[in-house]
Amino acid sequence: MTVPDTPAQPRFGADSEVGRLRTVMLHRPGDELRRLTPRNSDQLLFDGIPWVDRAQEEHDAFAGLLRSHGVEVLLLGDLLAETFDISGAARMQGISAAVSERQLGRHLADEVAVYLRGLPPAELATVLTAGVTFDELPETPSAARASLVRRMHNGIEFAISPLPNLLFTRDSSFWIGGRFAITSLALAARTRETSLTDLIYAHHPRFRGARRAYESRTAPVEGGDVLLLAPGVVAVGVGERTTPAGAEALARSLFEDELAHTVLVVPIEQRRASMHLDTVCTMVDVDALVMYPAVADTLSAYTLRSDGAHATISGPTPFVAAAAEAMGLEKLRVIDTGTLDAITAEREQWDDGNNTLAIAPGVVVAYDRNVETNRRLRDSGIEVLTIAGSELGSGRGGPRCMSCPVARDAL
Ligand SMILES: NC(=O)NCCC[C@H](N)C(=O)O
Repeated sequence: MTVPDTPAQPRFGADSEVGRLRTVMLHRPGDELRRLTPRNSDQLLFDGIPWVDRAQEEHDAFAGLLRSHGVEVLLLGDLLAETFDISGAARMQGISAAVSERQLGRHLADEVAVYLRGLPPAELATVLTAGVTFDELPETPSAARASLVRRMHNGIEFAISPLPNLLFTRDSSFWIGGRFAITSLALAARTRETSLTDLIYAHHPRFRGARRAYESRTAPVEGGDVLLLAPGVVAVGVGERTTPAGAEALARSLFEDELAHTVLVVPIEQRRASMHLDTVCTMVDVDALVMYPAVADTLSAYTLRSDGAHATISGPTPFVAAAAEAMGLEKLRVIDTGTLDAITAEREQWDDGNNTLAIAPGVVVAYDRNVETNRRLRDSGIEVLTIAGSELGSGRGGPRCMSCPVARDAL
């Protein structure tokens, strides 16, 4: 085992993608995945219907691997139930974010809120993640309280939508310096996720004293687009999810809080296969990244630098060179996956071959199915710890997407 098994330090924050991982937040997939059907999976951003028991086994193995390497694993579902247990304000916050008057109308919305307020904390956590169908709502006590909305909806439609993408804890929050940032998710299927991460950070005792960094309720920024290249240097992908306005707002906020001095804004193709920057590129060592070869020569970046009260903007220039310069490196190594044939490279990129989670410099977790990418990583001296992802991968996310590092050692 490369990473010594020493106890986690009780602290927060991260200044890189590769500093030794001490604490991570994962979400063990649950009943929300059982809501996926061929009718709704596109809208809920899954590319298939996962076998849920197997997905849970795969996730347990992922969490177990991290624990066996000395990483403290916090599970979002547990944190949520514990938060509801101790905080009435958190319960109200979670309920009001889930109950949509626009969808249910005032009459039924009030009724659903009353029902949710009566649930025990763990059950409330389950309902707010797995959603609830009209059929599952309790019977209304009298004809006088009957709801037209309820009658006119098909019983298997959702009165509260499920959140199957909670699995990808990377996207709804991230830590930078000693602070956490709540993101603003771009697509309707995911926007409510941040209401849950937000209330956990605000009310769970584990995060007492933790300070908030960037916060946006408007311009989209997703955590999968945010890469902490080195202390003070952040890359932000702009494409299907994070917008130019989101990237600029994040950069200016990080400058103001002195959490970064340089932000590289990286345009990525607006398509599902490259929905976030971390689908095409992740750090695997202090001076190395793995990148989808098809974009390696074309990825560029606008460089934003903090300049006192202002920011200077230059570029675009080639991303790897701009990143190396900002990181103060003579050379930023790109793992040589250029020797993969184009079809294998495309298949392995789709299956998150470039979406690795570093648990220490030069030690990464990757899906086992991406045999050729993993071989190139090993040939370059990177230790690759593999996990199965046949079911987890149907949501189109790999080990980095499925993890929110809460504490890493400083580089
Ligand atoms: N950082 C990531 O790339 N996260 C993967 C998110 C997958 C999810 N099904 C989505 O489409 O948003």
